[in-house]
Amino acid sequence: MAILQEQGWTFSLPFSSFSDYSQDEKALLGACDCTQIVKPSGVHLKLVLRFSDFGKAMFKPMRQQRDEETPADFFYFIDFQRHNAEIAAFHLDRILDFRRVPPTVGRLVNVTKEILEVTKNEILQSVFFVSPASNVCFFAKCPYMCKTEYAVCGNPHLLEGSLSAFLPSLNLAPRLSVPNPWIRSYSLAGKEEWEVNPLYCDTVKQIYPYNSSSRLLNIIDMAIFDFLIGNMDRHHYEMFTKFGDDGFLIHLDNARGFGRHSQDELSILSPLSQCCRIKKKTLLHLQLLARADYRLSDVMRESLLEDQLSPILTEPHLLALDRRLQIILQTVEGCVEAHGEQSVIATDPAEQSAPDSSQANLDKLRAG
Ligand SMILES: Nc1ncnc2c1ncn2[C@@H]1O[C@H](COP(=O)(O)OP(=O)(O)OP(=O)(O)O)[C@@H](O)[C@H]1O
Ligand SMILES: [Mn+2]
Repeated sequence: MAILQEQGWTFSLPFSSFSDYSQDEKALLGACDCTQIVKPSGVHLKLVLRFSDFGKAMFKPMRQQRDEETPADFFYFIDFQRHNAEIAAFHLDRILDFRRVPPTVGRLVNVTKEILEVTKNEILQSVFFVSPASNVCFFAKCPYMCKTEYAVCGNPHLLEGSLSAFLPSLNLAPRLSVPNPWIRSYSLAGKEEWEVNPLYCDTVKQIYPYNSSSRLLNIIDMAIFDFLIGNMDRHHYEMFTKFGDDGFLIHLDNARGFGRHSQDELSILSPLSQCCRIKKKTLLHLQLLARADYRLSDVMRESLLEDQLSPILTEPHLLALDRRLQIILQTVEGCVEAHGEQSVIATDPAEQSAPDSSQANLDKLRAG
C-alpha cells in the first residue's frame, strides 16, 4: 500500500512554513519556553519534504544501524533519533488499535536528485557537501552541533529515512502542545515529583483536565505504548483543539524508541502503575496480543514486512515486545488484586454495550 505519493520532490527546510513551527523552531526563534525540551541541534536534523502533488512529510534520516543498541551510559535526551523507530512505532500503534501516530513509511531518498537538485532553498543548498569517502552529505543550520561531523550522508546518494504524513497546518487544525504530567527532568540535576512521590497520581487526578475527562486514561494508553517501544522522551503531547478535552493524544515523535531491547524501563509505566487505571478496550486488546495465535511479536513482524526498508526491527526488539507486554499485564493484575476490577478497569460508557471488536480489527489488519 502506497501511503505516501512520491512522484518528484521539492524540498524545504521546516523553517519555511510559518504555520507549522515545531518546538525546535520555536526555540530557535525564542518563541517558547523551551527549557524543558532538548535544545535544537544538528543531531535532530529533519526535513519537511514537499511532493509534486503538494503533499508533505516529515523526513527523519537514518542515524543508527538497526543492530546497534543505545549505550547504557547514554541519557535518553542525548540518544539518537531512529528512523526505524518512527516506522515501527506507527505499525505498533495501529496494531494496538490506538491509531494516534501519523502514517509513517521507510524510503530510500536520493539526496542529490531528490533534494539538492530540486530545492530552491538556498540555506538547504548551502549545507550540502561531498565527504572524503565521496558520499553526498548535508547538515543542519542551527545553534548546536551544526557542523559536518553531525551531517547525514548518502551512499553515495541514497539515504534511508522515515517519512511521516504531515499533519494539517496549524491554521486549519490548531494543536495544543501539553507538558506530560510524567515529564522527566531534562538535566542531570534533580528528580521530578512523580519519581519520588508514589501518590503522585492522586495529585494529578485532582487537576484539570485530568480530573474529569478521559485524558488521564489517554495518558496511560500513551505510557503503555511508550513502555513497549522503550521511549523515555515523551516530554510533551499534542492534541487537536477541535476535539476538546476528550480528544485523542497524537503520538508524535517516536524516534527515541527501540534503543535498547535488553532492558525494560519500568519507570515509563509509572502512569499505569501509580494510577492503577486502564481502559477496558486497551486491556482486552493487550490480552489478545498475548495469545499464541495473535502474539504481538508475530503480528509486528508480519506488519513490518510491508515496509520498503524491511526488516525494520531486529528479532531481539520484536521479542522484547512480548516480554514487555507480559509486564504490563502483570502490572494490571497487581492493581486489580490491590484495588479491585471495578476501580482499575475503566469501561467507556459508549462501549458498554458494543461487542469487543479487537479480534476482528486485528484480523482485518493481518489480511492486509
Ligand atoms: N508528521 C508531522 N506533521 C506535522 N508536524 C510534525 C510532524 N511530526 C513532527 N511535527 C512537529 O515538529 C515538532 C518536532 O518534531 P519531533 O518531535 O518529531 O522532532 P524532534 O527532533 O524530536 O524535535 P523536538 O526536540 O522539538 O522534540 C513536533 O512537536 C511537531 O510539532
Ligand atoms: Mn521530539
